[in-house]
Amino acid sequence: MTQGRFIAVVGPSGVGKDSLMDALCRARPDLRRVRRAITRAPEAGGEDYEAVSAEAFVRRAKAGAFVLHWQAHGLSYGIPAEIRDDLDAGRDVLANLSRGKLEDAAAAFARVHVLVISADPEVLADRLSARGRETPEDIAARLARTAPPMPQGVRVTQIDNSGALGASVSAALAALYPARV
Ligand SMILES: Nc1ncnc2c1ncn2[C@@H]1O[C@H](COP(=O)(O)OP(=O)(O)O)[C@@H](O)[C@H]1O
Ligand SMILES: O=P(O)(O)OC[C@H]1O[C@H](OP(=O)(O)OP(=O)(O)O)[C@H](O)[C@@H]1O
Repeated sequence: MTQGRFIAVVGPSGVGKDSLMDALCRARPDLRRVRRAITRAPEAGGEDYEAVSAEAFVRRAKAGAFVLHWQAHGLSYGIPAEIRDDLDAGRDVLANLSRGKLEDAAAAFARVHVLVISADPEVLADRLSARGRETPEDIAARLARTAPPMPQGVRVTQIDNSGALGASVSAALAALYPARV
């Protein structure tokens, strides 16, 4: 059985990762979207995540419950180890990942495809303000984050999401599912 692909969606805050992932899952119901564990209040909105306390997160991380985990924006994020079952069964898995964890993802999974999402800086700032989840200080800190270089051995597709989301979705689908001739 060929392993499923670990499809990592990365890029700065507000660039449209979750919007793109929503659309990809609608277009491809066979994709497994990772439900992350996050130490964020349950009512914060946005993606469907499992809200966990900081104490529970540490306990679970120590017990090996996460295949990848990291900290950003004062929060902890974890990807449940159960996704290995999907990958082993040949199913593709879609995850919103920190750019800083790509190296670990490349080491952890046999097949990794990275969708690197970008947008013009002023577009990013406008989208984050309109989303309304973060304070202006939080937004500035998110936009100041930088990314380490891309690891070797992973497939990479760059997508500029400054324009219409539909165009980005089409580009992602074309890269992930090239038409057979
Ligand atoms: N191509 C796009 N055009 C216009 N608005 C977009 C586009 N992509 C995303 N957005 C909006 O920008 C905001 C941030 O998008 P989101 O998907 O939450 O980004 P991320 O997950 O990368 O932080 C949301 O309000 C979303 O509706
Ligand atoms: O190391 P970085 O590549 O900067 O990424 C840091 C974190 O930011 C995003 O989180 P989250 O989904 O909470 O934020 P966002 O919706 O604002 O992107 C991303 O999914 C990572 O968890």
